Amino acid sequence: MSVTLLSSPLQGFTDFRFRNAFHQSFGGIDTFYAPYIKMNGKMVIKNNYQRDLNPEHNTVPHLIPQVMTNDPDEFLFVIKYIASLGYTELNWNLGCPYPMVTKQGMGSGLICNPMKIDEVLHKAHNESDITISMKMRLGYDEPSEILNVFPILEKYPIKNVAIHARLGKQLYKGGTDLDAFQKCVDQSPHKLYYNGDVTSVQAYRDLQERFPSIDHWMIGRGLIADPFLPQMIKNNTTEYPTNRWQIFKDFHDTIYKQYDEALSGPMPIKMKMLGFWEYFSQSFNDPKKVYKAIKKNGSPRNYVATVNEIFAKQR
Ligand SMILES: Cc1cc2nc3c(=O)[nH]c(=O)nc-3n(C[C@H](O)[C@H](O)[C@H](O)COP(=O)(O)O)c2cc1C
Repeated sequence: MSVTLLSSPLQGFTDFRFRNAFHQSFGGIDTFYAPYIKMNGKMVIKNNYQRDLNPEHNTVPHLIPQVMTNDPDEFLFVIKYIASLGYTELNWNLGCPYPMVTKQGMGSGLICNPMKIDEVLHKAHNESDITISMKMRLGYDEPSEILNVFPILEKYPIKNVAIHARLGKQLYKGGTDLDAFQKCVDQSPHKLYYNGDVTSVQAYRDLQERFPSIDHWMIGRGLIADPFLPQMIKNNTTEYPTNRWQIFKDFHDTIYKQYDEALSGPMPIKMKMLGFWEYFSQSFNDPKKVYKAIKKNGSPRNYVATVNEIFAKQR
């Protein structure tokens, strides 16, 4: 079976600079999702979202924008905006677990409200011809929540439903609920994509064996922690390329240079790269030691020297 791999969006990580460099250095991803657009009550698309979605900034073969809202007018506003840029699909985020989002009835806090979901989808389908796809958790409190949404989704030509097999209340803690995902497979007539903890080739193989009908897999954190993962899944191998560390370092240097140019002052670039190293460090022999070495760096010059040393030790 041919498999399609999708880069699951991570706000603060998988922007256009990351996506372009990732595609260039590692490949293996068929479709990238941009992190969500959130409007905060104003009909304005903020500059950083505009920059991220600008087709001139994006060199990946397939990019899908995402929105997080529970407001039919905002949803339509974003549809018109992304359509004006030439995009034909909008992904709807019903997965975000953070209380400041869910308490407003957005992200995974919207899954328990099928009527609101219906309202948004009704307006979007009535007033535009954009393709809509969903990204959901199983629910906020209970895995049965998503099952109550399926009959609503059936009313619309939803392209697919990507499911992160956790509850909103779990945040990112605890395991995925594969039995609940199986219930979704059994009960949804929609095309389902699997998402959650695909962190190794073996994890992927186990999931593929358990869910043989799934042929679209979304990878989020695993792809930052081990950027070779998608191409290794595609090539059905657990072998890394012989020049693994050179490729990884070139990728690191590419994004570091771009973020360093884009962010002003030493603190923002330090925090940006530290965020990446929380994941990157997992590819190295002693992740804690690697992360600590990066964290204790004061100046950009020290940072570069430490990174060079970390990679040199791997060769
Ligand atoms: C820091 C961070 C930011 C995220 N941002 C988004 C986002 O913008 N849109 C979205 O749909 N999911 C977002 N997610 C969720 C991931 O896309 C993904 O669904 C989740 O991490 C589970 O998949 P994984 O185990 O492969 O990482 C984010 C997750 C993290 C940890």
